[in-house]
Amino acid sequence: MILVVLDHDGSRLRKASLEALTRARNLAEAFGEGVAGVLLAEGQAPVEEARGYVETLYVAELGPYTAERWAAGVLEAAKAGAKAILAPSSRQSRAYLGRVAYALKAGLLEDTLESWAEGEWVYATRYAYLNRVTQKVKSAPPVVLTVKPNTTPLAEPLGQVGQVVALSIPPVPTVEVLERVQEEKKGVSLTEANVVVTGGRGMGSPEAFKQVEELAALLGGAVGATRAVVDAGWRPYSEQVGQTGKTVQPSLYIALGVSGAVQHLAGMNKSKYIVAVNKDPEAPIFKHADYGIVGDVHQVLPALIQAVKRLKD
Ligand SMILES: Cc1cc2nc3c(=O)[nH]c(=O)nc-3n(C[C@H](O)[C@H](O)[C@H](O)COP(=O)(O)OP(=O)(O)OC[C@H]3O[C@@H](n4cnc5c(N)ncnc54)[C@H](O)[C@@H]3O)c2cc1C
Repeated sequence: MILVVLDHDGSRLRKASLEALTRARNLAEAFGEGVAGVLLAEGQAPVEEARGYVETLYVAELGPYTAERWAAGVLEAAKAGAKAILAPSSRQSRAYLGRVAYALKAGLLEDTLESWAEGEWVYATRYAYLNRVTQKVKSAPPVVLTVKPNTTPLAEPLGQVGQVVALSIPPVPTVEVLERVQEEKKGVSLTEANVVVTGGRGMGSPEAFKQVEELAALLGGAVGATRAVVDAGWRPYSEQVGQTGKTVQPSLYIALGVSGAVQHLAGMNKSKYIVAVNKDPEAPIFKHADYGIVGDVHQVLPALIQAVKRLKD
């Protein structure tokens, strides 16, 4: 069996889960195995949607998240004999899958860009050494592997529904959650957004990002930033796009005052349409843009905002 941990928000599977499913199906085909899913739930979970993608769906109601509980849920589902366990890369999966790999004496391939089977081995590529090099690695099953979001095509439903198996997980008494204060969510998530509006150093100041936020909100998208901007403290790291930030794959990527360094391109060059605004006609970003505007972002951005407002009225 190839087991996929299906990440969700309580009502829908996250896009990254559909990427992990595609990777799982590729391994399952190579190894002649079936694909099972596991939903780890604090309450509601999208059982009906999830069973459309797998032959067997394990569901574990676990209460408030702790890495220990989530690891116990995955280990229970893996008892049927998992050759590989896949999950979307996230802070949470980083915390609980290390425990799973240790318990199973399995290889741990984290944040992989690609993965495939050759003979009895599972191969993957991933960034290493603070993302300065790309590594090709291999591990014999059992393997625990996480999938970097926006690296893989999304799986389609199977056209039939899988069997649902409810797991009962004994209490894990190590860590108890006493209180939880959740960060207020603003707009759509960067990795799932269909439109991303990114500001670079060319925006000139943190204040100028008000207009980046305005354009993103008008287009129903998310705000991105380059590393130069994050390092300057203008925007949070959670918005960084690129090799050491997030990988995004929206339909529309608008780059404002972004030079187009290779490390930035690594996180956004799979976007369907790239629009770049830069005052330097020689800026490398224009080589990758479908539409380019040579101009001062402080003049072009307000004009773009007005144009979108007019279209929406
Ligand atoms: C190991 C490593 C990992 C890295 N990871 C990342 C990463 O994940 N993400 C990332 O983004 N970078 C990353 N970098 C940094 C990367 O190399 C670049 O330094 C960075 O992307 C540059 O950001 P920028 O385009 O905002 O700034 P700059 O390169 O300074 O470009 C600013 C651009 O704005 C234009 N401009 C200036 N004023 C205006 C104006 N008024 N109107 C219009 N245009 C204007 C300029 O012509 C210029 O092209 C990494 C580097 C290393 C070494």
